[in-house]
Amino acid sequence: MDEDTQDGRENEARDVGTLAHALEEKQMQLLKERCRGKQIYLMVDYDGTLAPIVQDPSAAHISEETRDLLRALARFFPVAVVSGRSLIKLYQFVQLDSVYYAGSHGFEIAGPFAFSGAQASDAGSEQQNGTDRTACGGRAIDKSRALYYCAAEDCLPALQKAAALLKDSVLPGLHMVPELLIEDNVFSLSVHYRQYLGSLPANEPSRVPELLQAIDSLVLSELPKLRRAEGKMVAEIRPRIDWDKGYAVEFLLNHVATHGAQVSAMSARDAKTNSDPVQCFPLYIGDDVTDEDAFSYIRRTKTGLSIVVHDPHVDTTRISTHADFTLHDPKQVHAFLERLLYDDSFVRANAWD
Ligand SMILES: O=P(O)(O)OC[C@H]1O[C@H](O[C@H]2O[C@H](CO)[C@@H](O)[C@H](O)[C@H]2O)[C@H](O)[C@@H](O)[C@@H]1O
Repeated sequence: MDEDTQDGRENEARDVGTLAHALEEKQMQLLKERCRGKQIYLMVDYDGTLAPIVQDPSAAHISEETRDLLRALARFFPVAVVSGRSLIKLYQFVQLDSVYYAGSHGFEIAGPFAFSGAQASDAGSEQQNGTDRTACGGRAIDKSRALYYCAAEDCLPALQKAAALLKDSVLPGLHMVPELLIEDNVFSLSVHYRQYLGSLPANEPSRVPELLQAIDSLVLSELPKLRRAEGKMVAEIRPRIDWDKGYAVEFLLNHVATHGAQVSAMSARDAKTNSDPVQCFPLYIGDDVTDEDAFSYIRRTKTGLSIVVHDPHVDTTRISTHADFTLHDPKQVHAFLERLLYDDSFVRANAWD
């Protein structure tokens, strides 16, 4: 929280050794005061925030209860899921039509009901390696009806080349192929080393620095349009452009401010768009380094509040954050979302109708 606001005292009182205040009762009251009279725009990261961190990235599911909560919240507030996962994968994990999605760290954004309209064949499909990257389960994003934005379209060929180089040059050169995992997130590539580190004998030095070096020299040196970033036991290759989760948050807020937000009852047919100009209060929750861009945007613009999901007893590497408050794990996030839904003062103060 900014020091020059009336709530600046909160910042000064941060405990030594913690990054931001735990979100307890006092902070909940502060949140209520800050968002009163504004429209909450709930924005949540996926891995490590909604879904617990697991060894196998394809097994990071959310519970039915969390899905129900998001669905219910999306009837009152605009809700966005902002993730490093590709747009399609994110939709497949979350399985909700009524929320906004920002995939590949915000490089590809889709509005509510983006996937629920046209069939893949009607929608002018975009082929990537023989599959349509904007289609899911036979349905494609209908860009004429739903919000769709891509910030890095022209980087796609470079990303595809990077995927091939990783597979054909980097991994074979390192002789640890079985433990390393490449995840294609369309507008970013994730090279996971969690399983490799997990199976590394205690007395053996890590070869991760070698992996990073190989990515730089064998992939990125060939492809100036791309750069490398770090995540949780993952190296991420992504477009070298000024765009990140912070820009995605700004984009989503601007969209709602100018077009109104689509908030749904149950289906696209029943969804209503509030087209009145809206002053949104972004409430962003995330756990990863990439979420810091979103925290930082919110802090800089003084538009809302942000929450970092972090347990200082479990992760001692994070030493600072731009977030205002802390929750320790996805279970606490779930409890916080329940509170948002069931505490009348949030819902009544913020509901569209
Ligand atoms: O922005 P996010 O939704 O947090 O996505 C960031 C990356 O999350 C995933 O990787 C992380 O979670 C995995 C599953 O728990 C874990 O195995 C991995 O070690 C973590 O880094 C995802 O697989 C990546 O593609 C995302 O970029």
